[in-house]
Amino acid sequence: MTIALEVKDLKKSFGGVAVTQSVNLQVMPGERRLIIGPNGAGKTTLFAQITGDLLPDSGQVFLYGKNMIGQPVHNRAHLGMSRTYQIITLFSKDSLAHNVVLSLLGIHKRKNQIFKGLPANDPIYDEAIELLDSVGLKAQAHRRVTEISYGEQRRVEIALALAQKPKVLLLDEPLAGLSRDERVLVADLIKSISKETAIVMIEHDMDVALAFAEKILVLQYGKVIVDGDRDTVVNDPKVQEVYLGH
Ligand SMILES: Nc1ncnc2c1ncn2[C@@H]1O[C@H](COP(=O)(O)OP(=O)(O)OP(=O)(O)O)[C@@H](O)[C@H]1O
Repeated sequence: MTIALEVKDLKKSFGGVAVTQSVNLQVMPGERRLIIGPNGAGKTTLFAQITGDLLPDSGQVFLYGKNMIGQPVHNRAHLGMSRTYQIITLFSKDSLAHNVVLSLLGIHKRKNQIFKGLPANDPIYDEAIELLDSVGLKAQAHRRVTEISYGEQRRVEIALALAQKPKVLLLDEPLAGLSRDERVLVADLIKSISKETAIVMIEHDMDVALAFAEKILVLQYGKVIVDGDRDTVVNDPKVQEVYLGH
């Protein structure tokens, strides 16, 4: 089977400090993969190199066998790689529907229309409303981002990522800053995403994260210290020592 996402020997340093040290990762189609590690372990930096937000010093990233190095972020999105950010990145003064439309247009043949304006009855709005419905926000579609809760904003972000029909979706701490109730809603939403999409998630909420993941990669100081199934990782003495504090 073709590997959905493959990272080979990825390396990155900032000012002489190695924050990604020969990282290898293989994610199969439809897989649910978790990345954990203490603060500063290099999780977000790894994501940024996978999506093209940051150039690695060396190493390779493949999406369904196609080399991504040298491909800008928007090309990677076109080829099927979407991400959400640790800090929410929505157009806050726009409506939810408009945010989703922009994301849809980003992968659309008509993407130049972002600059030309769209008629209010354009069918792309129906598509946006459908996507908002899939994250439970249809009723809020015409409200501004600033008028909805933080948890709802997280759900809009997931709708934006899904608008790109990704083969691989990278979620950077999707539950961070959410209340207990919101966490349940967003975790359920993530669980409901179709298996046509492989998901790689960075998450600190261990209860949710362990329930979600089939395989877990543990990073420390930019190095992979364990990569395996839930039991292997939870029972690994290195993980217990450095991450779980046992
Ligand atoms: N642009 C940058 N310039 C210099 N150092 C950076 C830069 N980005 C990240 N770092 C450093 O790289 C290391 C890894 O950071 P990163 O944000 O990837 O860790 P993380 O595992 O995602 O942490 P957290 O769980 O706190 O989000 C940290 O020491 C951070 O200070």
